Order: sequence, then C-alpha cells, then structure tokens
Amino acid sequence: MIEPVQVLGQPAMRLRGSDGAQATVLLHGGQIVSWIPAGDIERLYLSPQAVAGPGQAVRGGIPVIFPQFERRGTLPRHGFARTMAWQWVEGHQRAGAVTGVLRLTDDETTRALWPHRFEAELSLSLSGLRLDVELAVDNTGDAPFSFTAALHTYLRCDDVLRARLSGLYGTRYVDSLTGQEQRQEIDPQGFVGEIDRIYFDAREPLSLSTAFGRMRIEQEGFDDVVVWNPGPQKAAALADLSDDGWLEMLCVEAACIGRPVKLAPGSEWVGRQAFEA
Ligand SMILES: O=P(O)(O)OC[C@H]1O[C@H](O)[C@H](O)[C@@H](O)[C@@H]1O
Repeated sequence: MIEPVQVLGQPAMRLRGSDGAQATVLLHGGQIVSWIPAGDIERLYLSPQAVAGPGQAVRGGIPVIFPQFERRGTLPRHGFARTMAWQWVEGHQRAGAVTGVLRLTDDETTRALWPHRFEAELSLSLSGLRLDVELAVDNTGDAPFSFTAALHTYLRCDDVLRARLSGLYGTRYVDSLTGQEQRQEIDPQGFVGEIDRIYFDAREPLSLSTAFGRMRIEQEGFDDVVVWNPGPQKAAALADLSDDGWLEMLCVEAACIGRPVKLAPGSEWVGRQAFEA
C-alpha cells in the first residue's frame, strides 16, 4: 500500500509491503524519514526537534546530499537537494517489494546556484528486512559537470557508546576534525563522542551492531563512507537535536567525495546504499 501522509507538516508518502515492512519519504528533500523492517522496529533516527520546510534541512532519516558535500565548493553547505521540494513520480508493489520514486529537476533556483541541467531520481524499495536506496543523476544539458554527493543516513542506536561498526579495517580516512589522514586500525570500531571521518574507497560491506540488532550496510557507485556523530558539545549547539540526541544516532553515509563524479552530457551516474536488518 502506498498512501500520502503528512510528516513534520509536509507532504510525504508512506509505503507498506504485504509483509508489514514500512517506510516514509518526505517530498521535501526526497528524504526518507522512517524505515521499519517487517516485524521489526524503527531503524532510522529522526530528531524529535527536526523541522521541515522550504530551505530547511531535516535532522534525521536519509538526507540526499547533492551536488556538493559539506563546504567543498561554493554552494550552500551540503548542496541544495536536501532543502528543495521533490516530485513524487510513481510507486508500485511487485513480487513482495514496494517501491517509490521521487525526482528533482533543475529549475531557475538551482541554475542560479549551479548552472547545470540535471535530473536526480531517488528510489526506495523495501522488502522484508531490506531497504534499497538508489540515487541516479542524469546530465540533461549540453555541457559536462561534476558533483559530490551522499546519502547521509542517520541510523538509530539505543546508545551510540555501545554501538560497534565493522568493515572499515585498513581503510584510509581523513579526520575532518583535525585534517589528519590515517588508516583505520580498530575493527569493530566503538564511539566515545564526536566523530567526523571520510573513509576513501571503502569497498567492504559494513555491519553496525546495537541493542536493536545487527544491520548490514552495502553500497555501490558511491566510493566513500562518512561516519559522523556530533557528540555532546556539537549536539548542544544544534537547535534541531536535543542535548542527548547524539547518543541515539550514528550517521553512516554512502558518499562520493574524494573523486567527484564527472558526467558528460546525456550520461547517467547511479549510487546505491542498501540495509539489511
Ligand atoms: O548539520 P549538517 O549541515 O546537516 O551537517 C552534518 C554533518 O554532515 C556530515 O556528516 C559532515 O561530515 C559533518 O561535518 C557535518 O557536521
């Protein structure tokens, strides 16, 4: 079943499979804000203080970061896709899976910031204990462009201090807090507070274990993985996160940062992030 609902005062679509798996996606930002695998509990973190509306970024779920990661360019932080209204394209239920597709196309607002013609499609497909998310970007103009992007996934934790992430052993990363580069030496990895790292060319599947169970995370098309938690000080400074909200989340982001994607006119890039509870 696919039905329109309101979330944070904004139009959204709720997808529910015959097995009971359920996900909700906001048209604002094309942002998935809830995923409940069949017979399971909520697996994405959405801040109770999150706000949504034109120009606003929603704290939680799966923000779509395009066409610029963080401040790596002249655009607003993390680009514009997460703060704009996307269009619902279609949804269908087939062979036990329920799928929805949303689209963002360039317009005067995007071209004033970034002078390129593009079509971005966000697809989500859920079945049983699995959620597949796909971001496809088409260059619909007549000049090449390049971009960085991410699916900035907020995974729900009971207590991030007890969470463990594995699969990054030996991977080179830059610590965005210090600017230093090194290789991951601890696996599985625990968390003590603030962390902000970009892992480059992360090829192995990841596994996050929390009291909610183990979650397998895979990606394709995206080369890099960002691991982010604001920790107590930054959380206190964020208006849309409670002081102890950082304990309940860990961002594990599928990203293309180290090598920006270059797209020739008429060509398409596809990146995927998949979760299995
Ligand atoms: O607060 P936001 O603009 O949503 O950004 C949240 C975070 O996103 C990414 O994970 C970056 O690596 C962080 O440096 C940043 O703080």
